Amino acid sequence: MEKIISIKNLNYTYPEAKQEAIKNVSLDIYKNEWISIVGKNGSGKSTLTKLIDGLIEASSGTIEVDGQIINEENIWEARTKIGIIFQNPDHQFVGATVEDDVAFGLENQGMPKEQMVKEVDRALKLVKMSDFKRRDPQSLSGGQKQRVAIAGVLATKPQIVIMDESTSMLDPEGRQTVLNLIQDLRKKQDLTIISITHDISETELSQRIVVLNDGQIVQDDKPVNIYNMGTHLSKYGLEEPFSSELMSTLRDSIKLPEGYLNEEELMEQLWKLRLNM
Ligand SMILES: Nc1ncnc2c1ncn2[C@@H]1O[C@H](COP(=O)(O)OP(=O)(O)OP(=O)(O)O)[C@@H](O)[C@H]1O
Repeated sequence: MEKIISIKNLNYTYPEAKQEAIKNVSLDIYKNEWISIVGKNGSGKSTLTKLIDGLIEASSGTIEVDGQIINEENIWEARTKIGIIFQNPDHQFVGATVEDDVAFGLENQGMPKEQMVKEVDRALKLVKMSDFKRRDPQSLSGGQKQRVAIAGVLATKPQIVIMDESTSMLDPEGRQTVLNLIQDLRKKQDLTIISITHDISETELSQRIVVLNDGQIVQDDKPVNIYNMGTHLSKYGLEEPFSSELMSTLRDSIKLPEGYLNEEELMEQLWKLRLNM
């Protein structure tokens, strides 16, 4: 597996703060991987994201993005490889129409108009929002707004997409649509996804979960192994997903497949068992 981000012995202390917000963090992230970074409030998730995106500079340690250690000279180039989708879709809109909005990042790059129109159409198609291109972004649902925000990010062709609590303000349906879309894009567009969340249920589609606590990495494992920590997750301010909890209870009396099933998959499995009874 090829590394896209390699973090070594990273430390960060905010000016005038007494404690380090990030303490000796080392982490490799691989191309085309979906990694979730979880932890309670204040555990250091946002600080780590800002360090990766070069918005703040590490006190010590290094961050390599796509083979280059980030420094003052190459930070802008590194940043073109990273797109961020934030929590509140309303704070991300700048255009009067959906297409203007998606074009914003490209305008900043000084892309010629003709090419820009093509790229905007391509990005809107990827998030299945082409029919909405002339609409006012404010008239859309939360999930649709996030899909437009994702299109804005995809238009600039990043290799890495950071989702910073990007689905926490969405209703369950909007959230699921956005997460499934991200999974689909990861596979088809060869993206690396880093999702930052304090909600463990948002991590189901990821391949690896890193738990941050007090600025340090305390766990780094496959979701099923993290979920199996059960009540021990509470010391990191996290809860086991409902279906994982239900599966451990059900395993005492019925045979379930190995690994983790989300609520929908578990329900399907239970129906199958019932039909075969
Ligand atoms: N601008 C700042 N100045 C000083 N200390 C800060 C600043 N921003 C964050 N911190 C501190 O750094 C630590 C890590 O905070 P950070 O915001 O990275 O955590 P988080 O996991 O993203 O939390 P949340 O889920 O609340 O966003 C906390 O102790 C926090 O109080």
